[in-house]
Amino acid sequence: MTLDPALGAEAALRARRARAEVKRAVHARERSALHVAEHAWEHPDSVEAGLRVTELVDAIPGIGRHRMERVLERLEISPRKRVGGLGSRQRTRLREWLDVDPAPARLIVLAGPTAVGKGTVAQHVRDHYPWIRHSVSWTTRAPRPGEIDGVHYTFVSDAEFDEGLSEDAFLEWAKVHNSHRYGTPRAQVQSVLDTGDSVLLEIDLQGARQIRDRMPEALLVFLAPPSWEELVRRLVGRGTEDEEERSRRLATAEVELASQDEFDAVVINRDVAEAAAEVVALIGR
Ligand SMILES: Nc1ncnc2c1ncn2[C@@H]1O[C@H](COP(=O)(O)OP(=O)(O)OP(=O)(O)O)[C@@H](O)[C@H]1O
Ligand SMILES: Nc1nc2c(ncn2[C@@H]2O[C@H](COP(=O)(O)O)[C@@H](O)[C@H]2O)c(=O)[nH]1
Repeated sequence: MTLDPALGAEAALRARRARAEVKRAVHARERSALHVAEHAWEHPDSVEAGLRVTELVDAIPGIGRHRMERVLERLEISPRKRVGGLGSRQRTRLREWLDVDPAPARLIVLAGPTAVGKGTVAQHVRDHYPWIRHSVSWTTRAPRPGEIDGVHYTFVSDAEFDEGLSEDAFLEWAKVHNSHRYGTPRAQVQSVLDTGDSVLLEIDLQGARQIRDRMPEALLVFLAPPSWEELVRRLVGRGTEDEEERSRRLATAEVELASQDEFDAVVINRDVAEAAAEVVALIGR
């Protein structure tokens, strides 16, 4: 007997629509992903069993693509697998993971005194934990050698920063070290959080306080130096500021070091990789 290809195509279309409906229901929280998985395992011929694991996990609200990939890697499940085709150990691991409410996307603030290593630690997070996204701040200061517009900062004029302020474009902003203005673009951060990925902001104490007041659910991390002497050594060793600017920054640093209690956690930056790992562990995803 030969199958009518038109009938085969119709059945495939019906199955795709049915799978799309299951994904919609999970995304709308009408069905839990765990319920869908259990149904798939009880009914091997069901629509649920035909869902790819990626489709199921991706449908969970706020999960984000990066996190989904990471979770499947940790559960040792190939992204090509269908829910109904998982082995018993994979089912157990997926069931256990789905049974725990997945952590929501978070806004993480990394603050601390000048030259403590915020930029260095943030760069290490960028290089080694790519699922954590970063915000590109606006600044009115001039680029340093090697800094790229749109990558390290969005470099703007005073007039452009004023325009941003008048449009309420900043989640927070501050005049740092009494010289230039810096601000976190609100729309950029919100759009990343909406995809389900966490965002790390590397900002000063004034900005951290604004975030704490406006978004109490944010995680505030204070990066501290191993000692005052080491902080001065790092600032001098970096060689990017003249003597006058260094004194100004160290005066701010004294005030900032006294603010550690306002933060959710303090991480001491002795070693860059260890400090970055500690920050990521605090995020918990
Ligand atoms: N754990 C560490 N051990 C030794 N040196 C470090 C460590 N972390 C950072 N540094 C060095 O300290 C200097 C200052 O680091 P960085 O520029 O990242 O500080 P920052 O906190 O971002 O400063 P600012 O707030 O002034 O922009 C750099 O030369 C960097 O290489
Ligand atoms: N409040 C904010 N502070 C910010 C922001 N982006 C950076 N910063 C902080 O400014 C100082 C100086 O930075 P530098 O690159 O000129 O050395 C440093 O402490 C940064 O953390 C921001 O958007 N808001």
